[in-house]
Amino acid sequence: MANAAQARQATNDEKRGRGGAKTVRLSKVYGTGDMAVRVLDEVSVEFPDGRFTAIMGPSGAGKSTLMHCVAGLDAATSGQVYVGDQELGALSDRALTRLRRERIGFVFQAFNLLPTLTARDNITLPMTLAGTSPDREWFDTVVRVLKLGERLTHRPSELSGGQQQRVALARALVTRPRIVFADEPTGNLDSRTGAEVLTLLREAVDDLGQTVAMVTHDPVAAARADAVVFLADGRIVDVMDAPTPDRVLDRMRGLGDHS
Ligand SMILES: Nc1ncnc2c1ncn2[C@@H]1O[C@H](COP(=O)(O)OP(=O)(O)OP(=O)(O)O)[C@@H](O)[C@H]1O
Repeated sequence: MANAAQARQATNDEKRGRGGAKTVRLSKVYGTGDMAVRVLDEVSVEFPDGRFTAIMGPSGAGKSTLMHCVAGLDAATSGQVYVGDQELGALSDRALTRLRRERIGFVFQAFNLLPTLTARDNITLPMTLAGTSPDREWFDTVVRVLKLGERLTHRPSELSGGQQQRVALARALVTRPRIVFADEPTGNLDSRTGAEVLTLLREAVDDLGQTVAMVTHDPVAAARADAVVFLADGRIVDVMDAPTPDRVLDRMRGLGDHS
């Protein structure tokens, strides 16, 4: 068993290169002078390779800001962000754009699919934009795992919400990113479809070796992750391994969140 797991990990490492992401004393300040707001305060956190990490915390804690900084969508005020072994602050704008396109996958609450494109063309869009084409075998694997084989010629309007979300996830996975960021991916979905999306993220980690970081308000969703990072007032206040919905809920209540 150990050997099979090691072999799978080795194959995944080879496919992706060692991945994951981390921050070192990352701070983010919006505004200047009297108007300055320190939204992230020396946050050091790791999103380990091949693991599923949830980010939780009260509204305004800085979850989205953290995710945007780690994904290279927003610049740090101080401190470092690493995706794999690449420090984002050391990159030119052009190199950062390339890293985002090739090394990072995004799943947003709104699926952000292009209505005029088929599912297949939506999935391969990041590669079309980069002027590359998907690895055929990997594309087929992602489509099989996400059960999209029958839907590839459909346009988004011809797909259910859950199917659209699966296309968005396939698009995030097809470039074999170092890390996939999901910002409340179940927020707009009914509970059955939401559960399906969480299962897909879990399978992406377990079966494809993907690294995933997900912001959520839902303790049940967070409990599907390997670990939960709790953020409050711009600081990491706890990291919980092997979370359960009850433990996550208790911890959130301890942070003054009664939602
Ligand atoms: N561009 C900005 N300019 C100024 N303040 C900002 C900006 N973006 C976010 N903030 C502030 O930073 C704080 C953290 O916001 P952020 O969206 O990261 O929190 P969050 O934990 O994701 O919250 P929620 O759970 O409500 O989505 C908030 O007080 C917000 O008002």
